Amino acid sequence: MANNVQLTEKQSGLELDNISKSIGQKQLVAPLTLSLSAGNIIALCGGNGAGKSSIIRMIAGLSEPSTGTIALHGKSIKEEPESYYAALGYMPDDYQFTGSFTAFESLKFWGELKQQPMSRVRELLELVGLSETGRKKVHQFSKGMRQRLLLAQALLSNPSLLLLDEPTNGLDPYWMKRFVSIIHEAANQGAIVLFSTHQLQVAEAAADHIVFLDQGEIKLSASYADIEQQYGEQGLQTAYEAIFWGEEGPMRRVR
Ligand SMILES: Nc1ncnc2c1ncn2[C@@H]1O[C@H](COP(=O)(O)OP(=O)(O)OP(=O)(O)O)[C@@H](O)[C@H]1O
Repeated sequence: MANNVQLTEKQSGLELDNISKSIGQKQLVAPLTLSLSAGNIIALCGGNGAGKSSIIRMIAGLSEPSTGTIALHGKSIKEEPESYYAALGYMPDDYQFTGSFTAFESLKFWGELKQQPMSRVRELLELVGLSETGRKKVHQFSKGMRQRLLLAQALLSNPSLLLLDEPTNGLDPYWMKRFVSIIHEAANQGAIVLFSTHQLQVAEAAADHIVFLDQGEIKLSASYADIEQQYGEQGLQTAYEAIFWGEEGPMRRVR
């Protein structure tokens, strides 16, 4: 299947045109064309090393594509980086908290960088359930608490593109469900949301479009409704098993 996802007519939104990533002889991401507009929620799924983070890091501007271009609302990441980054909210999957800050101090720091009022900082701490953590330092937080703080950070400036790398890693069932409502709310307000996950139930509950990746190539790209129609009630799990655990699937290759 060609690495080509077009959810809507070309219009203002996120436009990835033929982006790929190679390091030396190794191709991390095959040429990918993707067009998303306001309100779309897309989940990238795939096994370890499938290329999810590599794609997200290119869109976040942390890794330069080997080919192709990236633009958000017509602003190219290369030519108009300031406008591009101003519209972006990014949650990395491997953020190392340093220093000795509380949740409030961390979010206040990021809020100042993004020129956000204190009211926004407090509102987001409340949204992710961290407003009562007081003097507790972030390095003493559980994984799930750190994830919630990073999500709040990504939401600070009401971004029109929300890029989340493994956002529900470490979240308990309550916060997993809250995560789904939080990103639905962001999409309802006009954000494009693109996230990666290993948790198929989160992809199913949160996304309106699912992409399965293997070795940087799209193996399946469809709405959840279409996947369910093709693969039945356990649509996503069945599709995943058929594609990744089938005779030729990557899970077999690893074994
Ligand atoms: N800096 C790098 N140099 C060389 N290869 C890299 C580099 N970063 C990632 N890779 C390789 O690129 C491939 C895709 O990695 P990536 O982190 O994008 O996968 P992923 O789908 O996010 O995996 P996971 O689910 O394990 O987080 C892997 O084979 C990985 O080893």
